[in-house]
Amino acid sequence: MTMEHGEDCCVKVAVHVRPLIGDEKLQGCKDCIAIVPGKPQVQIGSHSFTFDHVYGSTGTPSAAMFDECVAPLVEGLFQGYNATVLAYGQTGSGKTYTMGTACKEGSYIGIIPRAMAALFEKIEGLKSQVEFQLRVSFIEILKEEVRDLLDPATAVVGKVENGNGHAKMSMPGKPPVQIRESSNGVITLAGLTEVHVTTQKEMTACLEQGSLSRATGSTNMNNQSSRSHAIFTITLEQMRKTDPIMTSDGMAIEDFNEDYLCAKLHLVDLAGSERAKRTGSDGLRFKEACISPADINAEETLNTLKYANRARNIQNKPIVNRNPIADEMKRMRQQIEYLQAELVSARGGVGSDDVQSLRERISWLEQTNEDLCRELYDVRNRSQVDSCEPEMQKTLNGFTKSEGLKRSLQSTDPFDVPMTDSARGNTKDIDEVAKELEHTMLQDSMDKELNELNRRLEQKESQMKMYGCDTVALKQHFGKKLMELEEEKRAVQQERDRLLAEVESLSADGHSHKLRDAQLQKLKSLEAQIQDLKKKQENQVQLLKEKQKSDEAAKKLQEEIQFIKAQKVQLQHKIKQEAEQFRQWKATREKELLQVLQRKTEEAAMATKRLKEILEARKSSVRDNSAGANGTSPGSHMSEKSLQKWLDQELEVMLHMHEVRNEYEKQSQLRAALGEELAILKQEDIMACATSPHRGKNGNSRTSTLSPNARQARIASLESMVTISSNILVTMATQLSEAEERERSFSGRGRWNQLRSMGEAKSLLQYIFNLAADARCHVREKEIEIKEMKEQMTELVGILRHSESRRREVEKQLKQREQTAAMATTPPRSENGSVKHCADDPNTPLSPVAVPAQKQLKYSAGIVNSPRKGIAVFDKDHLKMIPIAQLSVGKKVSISGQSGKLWRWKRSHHQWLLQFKWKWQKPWKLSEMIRHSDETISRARPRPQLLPHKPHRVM
Ligand SMILES: Nc1ncnc2c1ncn2[C@@H]1O[C@H](COP(=O)(O)OP(=O)(O)OP(=O)(O)O)[C@@H](O)[C@H]1O
Repeated sequence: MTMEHGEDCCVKVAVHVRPLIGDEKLQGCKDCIAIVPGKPQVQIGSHSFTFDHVYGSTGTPSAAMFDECVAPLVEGLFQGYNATVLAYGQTGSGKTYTMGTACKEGSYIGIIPRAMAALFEKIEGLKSQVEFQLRVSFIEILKEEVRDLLDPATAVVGKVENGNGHAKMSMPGKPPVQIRESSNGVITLAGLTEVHVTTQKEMTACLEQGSLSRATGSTNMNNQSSRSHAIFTITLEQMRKTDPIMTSDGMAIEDFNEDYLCAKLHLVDLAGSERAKRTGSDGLRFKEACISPADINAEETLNTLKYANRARNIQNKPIVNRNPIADEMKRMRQQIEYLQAELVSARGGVGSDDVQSLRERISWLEQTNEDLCRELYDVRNRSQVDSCEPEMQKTLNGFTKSEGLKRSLQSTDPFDVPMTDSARGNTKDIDEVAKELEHTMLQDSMDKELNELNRRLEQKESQMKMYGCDTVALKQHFGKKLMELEEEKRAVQQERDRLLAEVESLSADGHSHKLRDAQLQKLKSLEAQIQDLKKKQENQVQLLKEKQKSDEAAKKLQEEIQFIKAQKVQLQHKIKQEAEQFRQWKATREKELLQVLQRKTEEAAMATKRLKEILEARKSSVRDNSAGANGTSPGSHMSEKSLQKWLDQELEVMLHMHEVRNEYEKQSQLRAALGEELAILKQEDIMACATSPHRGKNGNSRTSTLSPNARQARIASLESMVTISSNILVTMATQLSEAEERERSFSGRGRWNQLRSMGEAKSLLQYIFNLAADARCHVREKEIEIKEMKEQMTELVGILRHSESRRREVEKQLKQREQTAAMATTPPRSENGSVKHCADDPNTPLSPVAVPAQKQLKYSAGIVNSPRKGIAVFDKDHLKMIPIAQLSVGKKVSISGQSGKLWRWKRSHHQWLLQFKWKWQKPWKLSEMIRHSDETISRARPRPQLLPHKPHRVM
């Protein structure tokens, strides 16, 4: 950028839109910046801004930024023009990245390193004609202090980071750099280190050294956030040799042939603009406004763009920085030249007196010049004091000023647990927690059951193996064996019968006698053989019987195995069914949750619309007023009523702003939670695709509660929610920014321009006083209400605790009684002879028949929603506890209308309620608990002013 001396020029503004970065992508952020093709125009929501340049995103590539914006400034240095490049934007928007302040070896080459390269390249080309001197300084402005980042002491000691990310230097003897203002308004930094450099390498080393000493910390948006403003200043001094001036006697005047220029390039990397809202940094030459394209940063981005847009209107008057002495020298040099010319012409006809006086004047000028040269020499050799230019001074003033007021309209409702928490799972609804717990427990117990079945099956099957041989073959074998034995027996018996017949036919002579004996002997052995065979046969029959028995046992075992297998199949089916039901339930819940989120978004949209409408209405009413004032009745006074109406409307704007600000905060959280869940689901999806889901021993996947289809569906609905949320965030940011802009225009006394007389002011003041008094009284009432409710809550918690311990006690007693009853042969008789068991007595607290079975646990607005007598609610108007049953229908309706708050209360106490849910599973216990609580409440808070008691059936 070349500037002519004295010519006014505006601050040039370039916008650098960085791409979405890792974290933002993870959160599913959307790009909410649009760039008009071919134009340096940025659009966000309904706003459109035009700058000098727009880089990144779909604008000109970032690589061109240096060439177009900064290279001309470097060029200007050689002509003696100072320049400042300033990176402005919210934390994490890319200021440090763009400037290259935290320059590291091999990192993206930012503006500073590029400026250095360009500078040295130019010096290289000129060094034969010009003498250059280069100095650099690097300061950091942290809060109100200026720290010297190139101070050798600093470099040695290093930085100590404290808890909130701010670094403090431990330099015992070294005071921080002092900011001084000279009488002519020039700011100087006393004691600042300026390092003389001769090469690019030396300059880069200075940048690196200073960057290391810079205070950084982490913010939500940036892990390595610069917590301070950093200013890297390059001072370029040039000494040009000009043609020597010759004296009248032909001698060259040495000191008159030098032209001295000194220029500075300030490269500023500001801390996040959300901490330095008003830098007052006018008088700048160049400004880079870094912005994040992410929808979650829409509001800051919009503010940055607005601020940058205003900066374009700042006018500068660039001047060439010659040393004043050098300037004077130049002026004198011109004068000498002029005088010499005069002299020459005088010699041709001017009188000797004139010549003499001119000679005197020349010698006087020469003398003065000599003195000035000496002074210049001294000044040049003073190296430790740095002077900053007026433009720099303004910047510094702006930076060191304390931050402006933060958003004053933020409020927190202690009861208002944001919906997003539920999305994060921090404060899930009690039913959801209970249901999930139930599901987990059920699945675990079924798993255990299945494992037990598996174990039994294994056992039975190994038993079965023992019967494992072929029973039919065995049977055949036994049958065959038996037949063989029978056959053998029959043959032996036939042999025996034949022998018997032979024995009987033999005569009784001596020879026959011998034969008969032999036959008889043989017969005997045959008999023994027959007996033996019979025994064997019996054994075989016995074995066969045993075999039949074992066959029966095996059959039974087989049946058992079949039964276990059937049970296992059934259980697996049940597990699957339960898991499926749970998935469906969860999907429904998620859908409901999405609907709630959608409703929240719609609410936010409504609030924004209201704000928009009221802002527009205010705009047109201002126009009407001014038209009225300029029209028929100039200066006409507003009536008291219309003034009050005007004030009410102004307050209404504030209220809507407050509402939108609240909704904006909630929506941002919601958006973050949605993004977070989306990221998790996407991650799960990737993992599920990469590896088959982990299946348990029983074939059930436990890695995720969502089936792939359900996950896909949820991802799709989350994505659409993110888009909706993203759009509404941008719209809200737009409206908020507009409303804040309007507020800014009213800062100071602007708002009260409507008032024309003291009378009007007084009347309005009275009205304001009344409003303030009413508001205070209301606040006091609310405080009392809160106090009373807190007391009631403490009391109820006490009652519940007491009931709880009593329940345990009664359960214990019941157990003991059951044991005694089981041991006794006959049940104990009462005096009138009837059998009386405590559990059958409807008057005993634990009787299962005392309460009808339909008494199920239900939650609704309030502690317990039973329509029973004595269930107390808080009467909002009178701050009393009144039994629900005693309220009129209208009252009941109005109480149910308060469900929101109590619901939130319930949510915030879900852990506590959860315990009770499990204990309330048995209806009679619930009934007992309710009755006990009711009695205690009525005992604890006797209220004569309660509504007339109506008789109630105890349920
Ligand atoms: N043009 C870009 N391209 C890619 N990544 C970028 C770009 N600009 C910034 N980033 C990345 O964004 C993150 C934040 O950038 P940077 O530290 O420069 O922000 P900053 O505005 O200086 O923040 P702070 O005010 O908190 O110091 C860094 O991780 C950085 O690498």
